[in-house]
Amino acid sequence: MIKIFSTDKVRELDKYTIQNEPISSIDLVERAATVFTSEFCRRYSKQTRIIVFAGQGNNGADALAIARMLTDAGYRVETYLFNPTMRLSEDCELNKQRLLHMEKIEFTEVVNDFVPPELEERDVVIDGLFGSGLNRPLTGGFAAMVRYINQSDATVVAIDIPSGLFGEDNRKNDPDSIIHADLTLTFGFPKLAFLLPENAEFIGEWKVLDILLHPEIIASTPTQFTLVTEEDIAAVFQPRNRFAHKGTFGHALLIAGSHGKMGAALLSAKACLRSGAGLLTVHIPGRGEQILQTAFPEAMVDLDQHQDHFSSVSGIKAYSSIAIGPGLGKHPDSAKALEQLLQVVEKPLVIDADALNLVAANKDLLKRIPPRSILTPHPKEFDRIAGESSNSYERLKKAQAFAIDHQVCVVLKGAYTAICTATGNVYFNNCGNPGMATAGSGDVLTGIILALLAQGLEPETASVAGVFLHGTAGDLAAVYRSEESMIASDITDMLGKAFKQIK
Ligand SMILES: NC(=O)C1=CN([C@@H]2O[C@H](COP(=O)(O)OP(=O)(O)OC[C@H]3O[C@@H](n4cnc5c(N)ncnc54)[C@H](O)[C@@H]3O)[C@@H](O)[C@H]2O)[C@@H](O)CC1
Ligand SMILES: [K+]
Repeated sequence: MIKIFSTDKVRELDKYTIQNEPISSIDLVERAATVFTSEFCRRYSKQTRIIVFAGQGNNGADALAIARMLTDAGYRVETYLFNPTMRLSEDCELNKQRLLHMEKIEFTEVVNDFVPPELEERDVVIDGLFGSGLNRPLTGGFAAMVRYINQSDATVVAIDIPSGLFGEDNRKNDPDSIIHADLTLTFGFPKLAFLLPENAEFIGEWKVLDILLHPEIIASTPTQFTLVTEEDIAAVFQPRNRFAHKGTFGHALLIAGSHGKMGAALLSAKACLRSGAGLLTVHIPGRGEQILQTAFPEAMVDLDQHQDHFSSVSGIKAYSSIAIGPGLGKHPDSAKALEQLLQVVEKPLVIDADALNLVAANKDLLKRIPPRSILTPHPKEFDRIAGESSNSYERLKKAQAFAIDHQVCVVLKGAYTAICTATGNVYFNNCGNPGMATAGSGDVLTGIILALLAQGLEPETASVAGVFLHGTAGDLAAVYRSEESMIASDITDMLGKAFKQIK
């Protein structure tokens, strides 16, 4: 797991490292600038004209140190230090002196009026105006400078975080006063803001650079937010016992499909068996029998009394895990049948798609959802259940609170799907691609999670691992098919390779 700390926490980690490594603050800045410079040199040639904009704090200190190191490395660098209040942080002042001691530098300290340099498409701007010390949206001259940079065609590389962006909550921020970076090279840990879709235009590509903060304090400092890695998931999948039989891997029940939406049931069912469930029964409306039996002989079928939609289900105690929702439709009979199911079911359920919409239409059902059930909404479905949000930060906070209040697991789907658990933890998934934003992709995910639950994984683990498998298979499908051309069943087709890659 990669921990995601708030900017306040990172400041404490910096401080602890300075005191206990020990290392002086100026040397920590030097370390940060060194890793930034080496990453920068790998990406941009020495022919590039570089314009560094530094602010008055330690983000500016980094920028001045980077300007010095790039000059040393043979780059042509023009540096502008903005110092309107004539007050620099200690490290910034020291780095200014170090830079001034160099030969052949182009350095301008801006106190009052300022004629900005012409910026061209082939230039690279290094943004070191503000970092994690930002405490209010940018205004005045700084905002004007940000707009000037944004209007140019130059490539922008941000130090630590694009200037003007807060690490977490940007609800009250002014989007016009935030740097639009092409690349953000951040120190130590990803920031929560990087994972939220509304910030993508500011952050561009991002990469974490290790500045060797103290390992003990990193390990002992708690955080609710983490980024899942392949190693975490590899540890989840144990080798199968040689004497295993199909009963060992559970019997899953999928309640899905309605007239015109049988495909969803098929997609989900196939993903479930491809993810290792021992047995799968699909409960579908009568009319779907032939379609399912023909297309997918490995699954067993339990027919609903109704020809076209879900109206009742019985015998649920026999199953190790149950999912409901893909292609279910919203017929009033189905709403009643869902209510009845919730009255009798004791195990955690996977609730997806139309089943979520039925819950949204009758919020009393929320109280009946068994503890540790898994809800897999996309943002719109979540809004229907929990109310509108002004941006995805607000939605994430709501999902986190919702998971705690209702003691469920919310899998909030998106580019970085967030798995919010009943204990308040949020696990972000970092794989997958935009090609997966295609019809039926969610049905596949539901099938995967259902299978992992059937095999005995805890709901939280099944959710985290299921989302990772889905993303990994999606990435493999995109390599084979392209993001444009891939369809949901391609994701299922790649599940085998995804398992192999992870294990
Ligand atoms: N030793 C350390 O603490 C390290 C810090 N590092 C760098 O230092 C940065 C944080 O430095 P600082 O805490 O000095 O903060 P910044 O450099 O982000 O900001 C400087 C100061 O600007 C002022 N300010 C905030 N918002 C403003 C606004 N809207 N308009 C005008 N002024 C405003 C504040 O007084 C703030 O302290 C990180 O982002 C990172 O780049 C890295 O070098 C790693 C080590
Ligand atoms: K910055």
